Amino acid sequence: MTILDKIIENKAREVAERKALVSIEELTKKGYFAKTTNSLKTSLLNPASTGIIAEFKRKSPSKGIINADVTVEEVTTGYVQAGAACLSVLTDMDFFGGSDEDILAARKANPTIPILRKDFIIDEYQIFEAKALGADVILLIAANLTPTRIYELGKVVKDLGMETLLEVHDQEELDRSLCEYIDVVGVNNRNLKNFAEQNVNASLELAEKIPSHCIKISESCISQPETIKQLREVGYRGFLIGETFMKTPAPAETLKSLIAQIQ
Ligand SMILES: O=C(O)c1ccccc1NCC(=O)[C@H](O)[C@H](O)COP(=O)(O)O
Repeated sequence: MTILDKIIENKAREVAERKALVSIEELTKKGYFAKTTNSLKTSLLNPASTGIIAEFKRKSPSKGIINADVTVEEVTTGYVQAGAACLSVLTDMDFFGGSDEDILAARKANPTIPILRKDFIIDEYQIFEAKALGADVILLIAANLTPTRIYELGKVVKDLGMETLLEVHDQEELDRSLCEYIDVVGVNNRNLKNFAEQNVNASLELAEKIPSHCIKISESCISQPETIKQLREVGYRGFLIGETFMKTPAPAETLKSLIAQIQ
């Protein structure tokens, strides 16, 4: 069983428990459900955008504890001031130490920036939850979803006025998963089966294979300004980065310094 299989098995249990507590009908009346979407696409298409999707991540299966000493408010407001194009907030508790409260706090502190709910989406219910929590963008991971599920979940995202980031690792996942409901395509450089990769070869290899009308982002294992420049040259407009920032005592300062080196 891979770590992704374990996360998904756990997630199915978690979602069933959540559904039993709060109905979809109730979710539609909660929190930020009526908020209009802050578009990731618009943010990334702005020629002045840094393209950095800055992630708040306390721990991960590949690295264990990354940072337990910072608050979501201080980090995310710092990311926005430094020039992030979007925030990514982990809401998975068991494997990443995140929570619903994290995304609510990030939204309250940063009303206008797009926010990605970073979680393992397997059920429509989680998309309604994400909307109520103030998220704008939903991640759909091709490695654990069939093409039919990506289509169905993508339609719910669109119907709720949000945007879908499709995550792929290789051409096979890309070819079987693209559909009309995908707004942004992300190539994850991290091999979720063995965590072996610490480079962006997957993004470089797939760059030409992603249809030119799709906005492309590169995810994970990015730390150097030269890497971002290289990815930009092959057409990537967005760069999802967590650990590089979060492993430092002042994540927003680390983002600020990176941005200064890519402009
Ligand atoms: O980060 C992990 O260890 C991980 C393990 C299993 C599934 C997903 C995982 N990460 C989720 C992510 O997509 C990353 O947090 C994100 O792309 C940022 O990556 P990084 O900059 O390398 O922290």
